[in-house]
Amino acid sequence: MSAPTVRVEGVCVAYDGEPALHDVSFTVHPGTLLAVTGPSGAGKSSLLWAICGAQPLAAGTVHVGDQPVTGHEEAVRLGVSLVPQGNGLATMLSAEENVVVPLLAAGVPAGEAWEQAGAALESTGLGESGRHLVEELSGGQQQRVAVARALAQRAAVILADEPTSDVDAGNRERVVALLRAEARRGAVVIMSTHDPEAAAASDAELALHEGVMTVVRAPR
Ligand SMILES: Nc1ncnc2c1ncn2[C@@H]1O[C@H](COP(=O)(O)OP(=O)(O)OP(=O)(O)O)[C@@H](O)[C@H]1O
Repeated sequence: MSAPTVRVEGVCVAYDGEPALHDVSFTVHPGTLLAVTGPSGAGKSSLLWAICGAQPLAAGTVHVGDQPVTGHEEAVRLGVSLVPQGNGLATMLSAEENVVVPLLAAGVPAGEAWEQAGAALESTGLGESGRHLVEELSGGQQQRVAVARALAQRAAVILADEPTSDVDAGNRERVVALLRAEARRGAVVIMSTHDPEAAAASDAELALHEGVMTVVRAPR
């Protein structure tokens, strides 16, 4: 698979005129797991939402390959998948239904979609829990279902917003290893995190502080 490069150039985000991101620029090539770190309120979620076209920009541009991201639908069409903070799952559906629905919506044939969903849940250690309703799962298990949903989509660009905040130590390593594996298969993976170990396991690190970005380890 050949995923596109993600280019963020001069991105500013503001809420009611209050700046949350100031002139953020970086480029991430396929095959890279990039960590975005910084304290609570630093702008990490705002950056991921801006990249996936779900947050209007006050200034700047985001390109996936040579295509500008003009909105969320366009970002999805370009292969961008977001694992939102708080997981964004449908609690009244089972874990496997949550994973399979976006695949069916994307036109993957049913047999293949269920197979991909099962394999993705298995890889996150939730093979036994596929039939459980999401509301019956723990917060950490729900977070892993959200990761499985992104993995199953085999997205070109995966944006994971604090994907290990609720999971225990063993599963934290598993989730980071899975995201690394996605990068190794050629995806661009951008993960926001408070976890120094997850950041250390990444190929590159950018830090945000009050919306201003500094390069800790530059993406290659
Ligand atoms: N919908 C919103 N309306 C108004 N202000 C917002 C909104 N979303 C975020 N903000 C503000 O923008 C700033 C950055 O928030 P953001 O959620 O991007 O930070 P974060 O680094 O992801 O924080 P956390 O680690 O707590 O998730 C904060 O000051 C926050 O209060």
